[in-house]
Amino acid sequence: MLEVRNLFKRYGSFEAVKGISFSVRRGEVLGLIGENGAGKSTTLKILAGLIRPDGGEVRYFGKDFDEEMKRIIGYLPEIDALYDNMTVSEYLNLFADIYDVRADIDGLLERLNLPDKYISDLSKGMRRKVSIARTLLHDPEVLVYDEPTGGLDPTTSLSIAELLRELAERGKIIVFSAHNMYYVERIADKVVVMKGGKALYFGSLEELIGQNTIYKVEYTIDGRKESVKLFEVEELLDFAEKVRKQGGKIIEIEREVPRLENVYFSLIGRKEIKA
Ligand SMILES: Nc1ncnc2c1ncn2[C@@H]1O[C@H](COP(=O)(O)OP(=O)(O)OP(=O)(O)O)[C@@H](O)[C@H]1O
Repeated sequence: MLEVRNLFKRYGSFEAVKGISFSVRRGEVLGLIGENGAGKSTTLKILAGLIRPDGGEVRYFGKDFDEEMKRIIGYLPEIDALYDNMTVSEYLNLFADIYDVRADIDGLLERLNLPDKYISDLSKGMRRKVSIARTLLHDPEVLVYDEPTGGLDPTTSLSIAELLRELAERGKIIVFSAHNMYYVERIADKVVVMKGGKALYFGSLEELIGQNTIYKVEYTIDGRKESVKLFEVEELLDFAEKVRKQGGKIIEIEREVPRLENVYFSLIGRKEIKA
C-alpha cells in the first residue's frame, strides 16, 4: 500500500500543499484532480522523491521513502524530457543501462504501438508514450504519472488510460493527475479532489458519484401530477410512504447518475473543506 499522511509543502512562504492524505492499494488507480495550481504536481513530485515535504509522510508498503524506493517507482513528469537525436529503442536502451535492468524493449514498443523512429520525428502522443515506456523499464510497483493524457487526442488518451488500467490489473499501484475527467471516470477506483493545496474529497469514485445521484420522482396527488427531486434512497422511501398515506401514487422514479465533471464543479464551487 502507498500511504500519504498529512503532507505539507511550502515554496518560500507560499503553501502549495496543506495537509493532503490518501492511500492506494495494489491494483488500484487513484486520480488526482483539481484546477491549475491546486498542488497536484507538487504532491506527485513528493511521491516520486523529487522534492521533500515540509510536513507529513509517505509510506511505501509500510516503509519511509529512501533513495532505494526509486526502484519501485516509475515517475512520469508533466513535460517530456526526451533526446531528439536518438531512436526510440536507443533512448530506452540507454535508460535500461542507466537503471541497470534488462527490459523487454521490443515488447514495450509493441504494447504501446510505438514505431522505432527518431524521437524528433514522433508526434506529441508518441513522445508521451516513449516517456511512459521509460517509466516501465524497471517494472516498478508504483506508477506516479503527472498528466499522462494532457494535450493528447482522444484515441491516444484512451489508449494510455487503458494501459494504466491494465497495469493496475497486473497489481501495480497507480497515482495519476488529469484535467480531463472522462479518463479519470473511466479508470480510477479512487479520487482526490484538490483545491488550493487541500483535499476537498478523498475516497472511492463510486461513492462520490453515488453521493451525488439524484432521484427524480413523478407522482400524483389529489388528481394532480407533481414531480420532486430527492437525493437519498431513505428520503425516497419516506417520500413514497408519505404519498401513499395521502392517497397519492408514484408514477415514475428516474435515477440520474451525475458525471464526475458535474460533481467536481459542484465540489470545487464549495467554500467549506470536507475532511
Ligand atoms: N518550484 C516552485 N516554486 C515556487 N512555487 C511553486 C513551485 N512549484 C509550484 N509552485 C506553486 O505551487 C502551486 C501548486 O503548483 P502545482 O504545480 O503543484 O499545481 P498543479 O495542481 O500541478 O497545477 P497544474 O494543473 O497547472 O499542473 C502553484 O501556485 C505554483 O505556482
